[in-house]
Amino acid sequence: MYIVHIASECAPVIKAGGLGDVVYGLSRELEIRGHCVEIILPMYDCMRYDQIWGLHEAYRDLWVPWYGSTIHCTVFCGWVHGRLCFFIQPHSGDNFFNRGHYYGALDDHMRFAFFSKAALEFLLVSNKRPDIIHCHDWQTGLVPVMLFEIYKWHGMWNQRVCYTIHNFKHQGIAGVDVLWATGLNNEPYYFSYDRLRDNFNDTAINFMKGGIVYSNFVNTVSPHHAWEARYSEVGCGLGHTLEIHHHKFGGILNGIDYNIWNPELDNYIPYHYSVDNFEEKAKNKKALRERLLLRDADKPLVCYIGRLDDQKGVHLVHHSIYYSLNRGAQFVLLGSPTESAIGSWFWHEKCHLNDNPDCHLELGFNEELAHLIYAGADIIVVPSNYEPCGLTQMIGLKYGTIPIVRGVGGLLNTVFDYDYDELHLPEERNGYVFFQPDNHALESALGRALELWYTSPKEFRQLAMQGMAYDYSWNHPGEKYLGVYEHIRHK
Ligand SMILES: Nc1ncnc2c1ncn2[C@@H]1O[C@H](COP(=O)(O)OP(=O)(O)O[C@H]2O[C@H](CO)[C@@H](O)[C@H](O)[C@H]2O)[C@@H](O)[C@H]1O
Repeated sequence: MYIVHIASECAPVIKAGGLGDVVYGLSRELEIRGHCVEIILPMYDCMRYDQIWGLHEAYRDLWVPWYGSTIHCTVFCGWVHGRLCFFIQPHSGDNFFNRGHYYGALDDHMRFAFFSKAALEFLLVSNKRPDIIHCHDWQTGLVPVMLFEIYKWHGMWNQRVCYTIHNFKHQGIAGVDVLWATGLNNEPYYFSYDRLRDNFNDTAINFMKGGIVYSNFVNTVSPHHAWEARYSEVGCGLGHTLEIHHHKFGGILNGIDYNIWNPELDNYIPYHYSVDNFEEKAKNKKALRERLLLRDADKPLVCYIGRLDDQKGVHLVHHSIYYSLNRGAQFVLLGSPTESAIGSWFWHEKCHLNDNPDCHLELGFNEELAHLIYAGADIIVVPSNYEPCGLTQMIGLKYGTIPIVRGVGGLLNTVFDYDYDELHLPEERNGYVFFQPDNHALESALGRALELWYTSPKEFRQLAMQGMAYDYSWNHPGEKYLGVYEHIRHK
């Protein structure tokens, strides 16, 4: 099959969070299985150019229709760790992708509507006719709308779209001017409730809703979150739309790329290890302490890695720092704040804890340090308010770092409580789960993990190794996506 991903991220060249990991990891898996995969991305000024090999001009004069006129673009092409990627660079005063950041501009809806249009225009004029176009999140929600309303009539008859929602919180809410910009000129037709009109804001269109309505298959990234999105508030107002389109909606659990996230191969960690030489993990803990100037003592080390966003349960992340320190443990946080208020809060905490030899807060994005923390920590906390899938608990498991998670979304599908899980045998359990979003609940789970570390180190080690035995690679999810592609291809 010929598959084209259209996305706003692909790790490691463009990565703000888990979306980048998924686009890269799934593409690699599909290629290993013999399919032809290409990835279309925006050409951001701030992406990691050092991660692209053989970058060259692939299509010089791409003229993209925009507001009844056109914007001139150049398409570049290069390999990102073996994946063939096309980067769209517009030349216009809007400077859509020259902002020094990936997201967070006031005109994000215009930037990504343009990107979606340009990606389709590129496929059209370069005569690329993939069997499957796979789109991700709100940024590319308009791709299936424009494909089936415009590009289909220009010869793209046979393309089918799989649309993956990684986060319902950001949906791409915009004014109707986007319709005029993108050539979806029939406003009364598109601005109706069964197409793009937002379910709750009746003056706005919703990109993600468009993606759901028009795609041939829609999924989110775990079975439990697919259920939550339909039946609870985490669908963020799209539950009814999902209900209407339930026949083409499902949940497919993410994988992680064991070529990148693997303590046996990881180039960013000083000591490689597996279940066969698990004692080497302790050397990474020492290296992490040295790197962050933490005291070298006989203490458990708890970590958090992720965006610092309301989604991630920041109040519980904050509480887990102080709870761990009070219980005699060390704590390392690597977090990228997504809002200035959260950023200021954690900067304040960082200054406050600056001289504490048992704690280090690192604010910002640091891929290399993330690998060392996964390898060096004993416990990772993921106390999310909601979590479509969650990759950090799966990476933690692979590195023998026991996850403490809140029982929501994909966390519930991947972590099984050591003491209380009734669906798994004791030797199949791999972490600790709590349910209520409060300090007491977090303490009940983190407290049990720390207790095990202090009182039964052998059992703790055994639990960590049980986690390492899980297969959360792209093998199963890859098979599932291929099943979906085959299914929609013949419709
Ligand atoms: N400051 C930092 N420095 C270095 N690395 C950092 C970092 N912050 C995060 N990362 C890395 O980014 C990834 C984050 O994975 P998450 O599952 O938490 O994704 P996120 O919530 O962004 O994405 C959404 O999409 C993914 C993919 O579908 C879903 O798993 C998830 O539930 C959904 O919210 C991990 O690889 C992590 O190591």
